[in-house]
Amino acid sequence: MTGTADPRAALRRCMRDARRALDPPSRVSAANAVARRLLDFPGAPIHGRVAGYWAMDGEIALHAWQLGLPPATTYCLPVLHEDGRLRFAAWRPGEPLAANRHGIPEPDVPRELLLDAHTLDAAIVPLVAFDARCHRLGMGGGWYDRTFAFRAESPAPPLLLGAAFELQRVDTLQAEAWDIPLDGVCTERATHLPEPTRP
Ligand SMILES: Nc1nc2c(c(=O)[nH]1)N(C=O)[C@@H](CNc1ccc(C(=O)N[C@@H](CCC(=O)O)C(=O)O)cc1)CN2
Ligand SMILES: Nc1ncnc2c1ncn2[C@@H]1O[C@H](COP(=O)(O)OP(=O)(O)OP(=O)(O)O)[C@@H](O)[C@H]1O
Repeated sequence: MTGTADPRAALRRCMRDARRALDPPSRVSAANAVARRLLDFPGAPIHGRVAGYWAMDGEIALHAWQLGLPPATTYCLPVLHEDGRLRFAAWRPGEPLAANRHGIPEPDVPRELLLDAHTLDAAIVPLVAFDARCHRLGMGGGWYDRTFAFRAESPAPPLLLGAAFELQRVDTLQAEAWDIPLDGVCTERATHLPEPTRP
């Protein structure tokens, strides 16, 4: 459902506005703190493939995390795919990019270099809001839920970690059947682990 009557749409608007309104110095120091927390997260891979995202719309930036990654990891970016599930592609600064339909840069690679989500060791997941159980509200396309639906029945890898500003936290998001909870959410203030559901 979309439109003003949808509480998820209202929360999306409100959080996207709040996130865009943050001043640049707070943004930079928050991004550095989040990078440290993501790198220190228990079980964070020291080799293998790790997916980030190209920050847009006030999202917390991942450059500091990318620069701090262990040398044996391969940094990847998401690529929209026609089956509705994200693929991923290795990317290093300077390599070619092409804007997707939302204007977000993606690695400009031949199809045969696109990687399935199952081959990742960890993914940093962008989000608009998150709650105490580490459920997330995203941009509304369902991309991350469809892509990592297999994590509903199987443990990490890939480890799924949210990156956000603390102001994006809410007590409880209305859970949807398809929501895949994150293994943790790092903000400038804390590393949030999922709280067990109360009866
Ligand atoms: N940085 C980043 N990359 C990402 C995501 C994300 O949330 N953040 N996605 C997470 O799923 C996927 C892309 N999904 C998206 C869904 C909607 C819109 C969006 O901006 N919609 C506009 C209106 C339409 C448009 O301009 O295309 C809007 O809502 O204002 C962007 C990305 C994959 N890559
Ligand atoms: N596993 C799935 N299988 C089929 N459809 C799904 C699945 N997950 C999500 N969807 C569809 O995606 C739509 C959008 O979901 P939702 O509003 O939770 O997106 P989101 O998590 O906010 O977006 P995004 O992950 O792109 O940032 C839902 O209406 C649902 O129909």
